[in-house]
Amino acid sequence: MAIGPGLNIAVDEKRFGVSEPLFKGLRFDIAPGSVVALIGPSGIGKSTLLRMIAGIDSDFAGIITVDGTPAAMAPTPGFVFQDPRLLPWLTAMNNIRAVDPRCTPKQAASALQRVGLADAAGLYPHQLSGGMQRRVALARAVAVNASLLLLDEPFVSLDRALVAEMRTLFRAVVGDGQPTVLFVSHLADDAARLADRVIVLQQRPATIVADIALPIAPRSRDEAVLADYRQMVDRH
Ligand SMILES: Nc1ncnc2c1ncn2[C@@H]1O[C@H](COP(=O)(O)OP(=O)(O)OP(=O)(O)O)[C@@H](O)[C@H]1O
Repeated sequence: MAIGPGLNIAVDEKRFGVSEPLFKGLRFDIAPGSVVALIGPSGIGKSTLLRMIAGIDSDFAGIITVDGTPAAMAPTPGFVFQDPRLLPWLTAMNNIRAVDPRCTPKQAASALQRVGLADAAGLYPHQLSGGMQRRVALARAVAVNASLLLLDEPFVSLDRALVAEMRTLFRAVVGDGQPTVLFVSHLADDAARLADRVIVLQQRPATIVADIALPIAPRSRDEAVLADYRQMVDRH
C-alpha cells in the first residue's frame, strides 16, 4: 500500500460568528505516513480542526493541503467520529457502502475483515455491541480512504477492556500499511501508546505548546517507555 499523504496546515484565522477566534496563525505539517496525536482540553477546537483538515469545514482564512491539494478538493479521508454514527436501517456491510457509492461488496467485506468482523456483514447496528459498532465505524473509514485516517476521540466513553481492544485494532490497521493518521484525544496515554508524534494545544486562540516526537515504535514500548512518554505529554 502506498504511503499516506503529507498534510500542510496554515490557518490564518478560524472563528464561529463573532466569538473569539479558535485559531489564529496556526501552522504545522504532518509528514507522510506519520501517526500524530492531537491533544488538548475540551473546547479548544480539536474536532473543528479535524473537520477543516477533512475538507468538511472550509469556512476559515488560510489553507490546508493534502499532498499539495486544498483539503476540500482532496480525496475524502477516512473519518471516525466520536460516536459510531451507523445508520440503523442498514446492515454493517451497507453502512460501509453507503458512504462511498464506489465501494463494492467485496471491498466492504475486506474492510470488515480487517477489523475482525467478517461474520457480522449482515447484522444491523442494534444487533452489534458498542465495541462492534466502533469497529464498523473504523472499517467504514478504512473503506473510504485507508491512506488518510482522521479519528476524533476514537476511544472515548468505552470501558477499559474495549479501549484496549480498540487500541490493538488501531495498531493493526495502521500496521497494515503506512497511512497518515491524525487522531484527537485528551489522554496522554493514547498518545504514548499509539502515536509517533504528539501535538499539544492550549489557550485560545489554540496554540501549539508542545510538539513531541516519540521515536520508539509503538510495538516496542515497554511500561517504562510508556510512563516516560506519558510524562512528556502531561507536562504541558
Ligand atoms: N458549528 C459550530 N458553531 C458554533 N460554534 C461551534 C461550532 N462547532 C464548534 N463550535 C465551538 O468551537 C469551540 C471548539 O469546539 P470543538 O468541538 O472543536 O472543540 P474540541 O477541542 O474538539 O472539544 P471536545 O474535546 O469537548 O470535543 C467550542 O467552543 C464550540 O462550542
